[in-house]
Amino acid sequence: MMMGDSFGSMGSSMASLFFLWATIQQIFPNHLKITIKEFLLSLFQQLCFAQRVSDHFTNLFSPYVEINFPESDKYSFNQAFSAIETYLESKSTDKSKRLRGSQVKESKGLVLKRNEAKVRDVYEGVNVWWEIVVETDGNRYYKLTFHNRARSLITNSYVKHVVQEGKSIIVKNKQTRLFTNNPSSQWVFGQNMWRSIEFEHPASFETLAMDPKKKEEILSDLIAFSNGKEYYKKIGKAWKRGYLLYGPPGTGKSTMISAMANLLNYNIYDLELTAVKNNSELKKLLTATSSKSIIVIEDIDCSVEFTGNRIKKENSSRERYGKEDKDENSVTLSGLLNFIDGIWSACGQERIVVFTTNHLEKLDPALIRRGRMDMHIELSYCTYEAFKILAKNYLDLDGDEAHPLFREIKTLLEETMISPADVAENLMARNHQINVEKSLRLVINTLEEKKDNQKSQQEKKKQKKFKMFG
Ligand SMILES: Nc1ncnc2c1ncn2[C@@H]1O[C@H](COP(=O)(O)OP(=O)(O)OP(=O)(O)O)[C@@H](O)[C@H]1O
Repeated sequence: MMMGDSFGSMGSSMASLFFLWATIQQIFPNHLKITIKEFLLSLFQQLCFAQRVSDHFTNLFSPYVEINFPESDKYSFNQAFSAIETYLESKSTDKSKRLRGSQVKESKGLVLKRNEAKVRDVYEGVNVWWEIVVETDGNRYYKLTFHNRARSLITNSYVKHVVQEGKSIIVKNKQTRLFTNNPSSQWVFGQNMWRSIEFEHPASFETLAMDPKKKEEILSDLIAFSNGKEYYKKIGKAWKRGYLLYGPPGTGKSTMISAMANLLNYNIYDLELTAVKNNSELKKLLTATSSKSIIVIEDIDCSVEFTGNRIKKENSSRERYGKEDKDENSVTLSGLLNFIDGIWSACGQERIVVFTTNHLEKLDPALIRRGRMDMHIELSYCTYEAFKILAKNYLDLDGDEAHPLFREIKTLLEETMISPADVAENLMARNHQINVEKSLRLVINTLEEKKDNQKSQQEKKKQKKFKMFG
């Protein structure tokens, strides 16, 4: 019998005894009350003893074994509980009569889940029974019952299987969220630092237009990172990785971050540095982020603190206010570096840090040195390889020979600098009832226009030089 059941029946025996005692107090004279009280006490002790003996014998002779998985341990939430819950909910719903509908991801539609208190499961031909038990104080636990014969199979392998399955379903169904930081004036007792919305960006590595080899390299790096728990533990380093995305506007930096989040099912924390007053606020914000997340600082060059100009500014500011004063009123490079590879990086596991910039040359070398930003990824102007991916995305045209105009476009792309965003915009015109031919012609026109512009700019530069030396 379960502990909860024992307490239940013991509780009702006690309630009866108390009721009896209250009645006796009203009816019997004082001298008799003491004798009756002693009698009731000894009766109660015998009852408890009998209960324990009965429990013992039930357990001794029952061929069934029970394991309890409480929802929370003394101080923390028991993660096995939610994994078991998810696993049981996911078991085939065909035979279940009670179902619960819930929305997981917009794209994944409505999910029907089993919603029953007792569930039978079969593992390698062995029957097991799960039951959710709610105690009188509201605490819940899952009770797993199985035959003693299967004890080693269930304890060594089945339980592990259930928890692993449950966890992987949780990861798969996790709704990715996009967080943005609130200014500290809106924080309430360490809460409300971040606001979030559901992240529904459809970008994927498949639709990302870039050199396929480079794409493959990034993909395998990300996958190795997300599977790297043991590796990072072994080498004694915090489980984090930094990516620096650089390139001209419209080349896909933000799109790549979305593709990363969708690939790994990580949340995105879009850190707006202008809303952060100083290093201490930065530290609070970063320690409030969860693991399995991508922390993004876009256009990092736009903050003078992290550029080469920092040194100039630091000197003049030191002259005027003194260093401490400055640190209190701004986020400094050292504050950020502290987070990236200092003690704060160890506060959270499995995090990716991404910086984006349009001007790599402006950044302070300390910020982007290898080891801090592990991978420097250049997103460049549209190449022919990238164009083919866009043509497949937008026009369903696949391969070099997909359309006779491809050859012309290839030549123009080799001579012209155009962002994938500009090419995509022309191809998108197809959505507005323009046919494939016209859409490709739009690309060609834009490319020719760009080419002419570039030519005339080069001419102007040449003339300037000529005047200087002439
Ligand atoms: N490499 C790419 N692959 C697919 N689509 C792209 C790519 N680059 C740009 N795009 C398209 O152009 C739009 C703008 O691109 P995105 O915002 O990712 O560029 P960015 O490099 O972050 O620009 P910025 O530096 O101005 O922030 C995207 O919504 C996407 O549709």
